[in-house]
Amino acid sequence: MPKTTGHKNTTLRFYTETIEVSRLSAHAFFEAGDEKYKGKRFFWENKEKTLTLVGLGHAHIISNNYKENRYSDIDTKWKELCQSSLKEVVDVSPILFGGFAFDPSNKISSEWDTFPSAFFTVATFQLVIRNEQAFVSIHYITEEQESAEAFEHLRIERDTLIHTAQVKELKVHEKPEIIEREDRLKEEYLNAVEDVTKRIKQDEVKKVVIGRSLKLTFNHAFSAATAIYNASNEQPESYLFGLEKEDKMFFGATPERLVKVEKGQVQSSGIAGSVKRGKNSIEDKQLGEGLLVDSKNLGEHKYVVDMIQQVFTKYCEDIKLPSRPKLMKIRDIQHLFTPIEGRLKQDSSLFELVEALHPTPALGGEPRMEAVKIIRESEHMNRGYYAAPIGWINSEGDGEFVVGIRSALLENQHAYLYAGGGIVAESSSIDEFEETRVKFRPMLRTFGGKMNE
Ligand SMILES: C=C(O[C@H]1C=CC=C(C(=O)O)[C@@H]1O)C(=O)O
Ligand SMILES: [Mg+2]
Repeated sequence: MPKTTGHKNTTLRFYTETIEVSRLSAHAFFEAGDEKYKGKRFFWENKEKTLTLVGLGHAHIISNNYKENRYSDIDTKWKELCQSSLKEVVDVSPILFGGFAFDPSNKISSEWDTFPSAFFTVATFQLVIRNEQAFVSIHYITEEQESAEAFEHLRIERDTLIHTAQVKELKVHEKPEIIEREDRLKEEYLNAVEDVTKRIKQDEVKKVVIGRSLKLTFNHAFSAATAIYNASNEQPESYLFGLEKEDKMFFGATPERLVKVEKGQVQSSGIAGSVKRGKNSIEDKQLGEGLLVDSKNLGEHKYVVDMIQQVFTKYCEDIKLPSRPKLMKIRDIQHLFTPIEGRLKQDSSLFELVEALHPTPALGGEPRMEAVKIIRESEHMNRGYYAAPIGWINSEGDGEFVVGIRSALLENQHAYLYAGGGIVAESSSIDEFEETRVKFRPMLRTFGGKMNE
């Protein structure tokens, strides 16, 4: 009888077995899944580089296409799956990883047609690297009474994946060449910014984030593992996420935490207001100091912080935040940044906070529903999972979600990149267009594109 832990609920039986392994590369483990688990993988690395998650294979999928209650549906089904709390000796919880569509009411057909309103998976083989320790778990979820043979087969597969990851070098894929670059809907973007600025001046709305998209075509398929590896090297100071579904992978290097819950501690980040990095340290300092006193960007930022603080008042206590933003300097851009923290109120949960926060005015606008409606009407695109919550939750209800910006949807030899910016009364369409060009850089670097086209 294998040493497994049965999380048993009325219909499904959730068997897990965890072993500690000597250090192995998360990128190599992700790539080890290329052959058998392509299209069924996830990748996560937090900003502090203290937690890395890789999932290979789908032991279970929890998804829905709801407009309402899409968060509580995922939460309820996850809790059902983790019903019993019997834990392994090494105490590594099963992880549910996935994301939400930015706007389930946006019905524009696009590259996102195969992604539902909410898509989460439990991996068959789950790697967790926490600080310096690495653990690999097998998850086997079945309605049948557990069969020892099935588990033995999974053990053998697990050991093969670990061996491949530990001894085979990362494949050096020949870097595909960008053969076409399309600025999609550029005119529609510029018109939308003009239109929104007008509506703001007519007091119809206070702020709206307007986005746009680039489409890259390569001379041959770009490997998902290479894309994540490149993004990790190009953007060391950001979160890294990757979520595969069939022949597509949504991935990115985002600076923006939506919400983290860990042992009752809740953290969020207000990030809005941007300026490019300087060409040298003197110019960089001047640009950053200018941002800290710029009324347009401070106004853009304040909508975000005020909204997050309002949500925290409902779900948290002991709320703490600084009285003014500081600078967050990352590779291509610098932002106004305000950390917000608190303690989770009794009976509140991570998914409730994700639902209440999404979209913050950094990704939607103010007031929220009016802004989302204007985005739906005037962007003429489907954001899919761009700018929406993506992240993980464990069986204790701890977890972390970021917003999927500085991101792309990779589909073999095509990549769809997304970038947007907060439009306020003082916005100019040319400046905002330039700001999106800077925000495309992390993904352009990842794909080896030229920065200044
Ligand atoms: C919507 C995006 O950025 C948001 C996050 C940080 C700064 C922003 C800004 O200054 O406009 C945006 O609110 C994006 O990167 O696509
Ligand atoms: Mg901005």
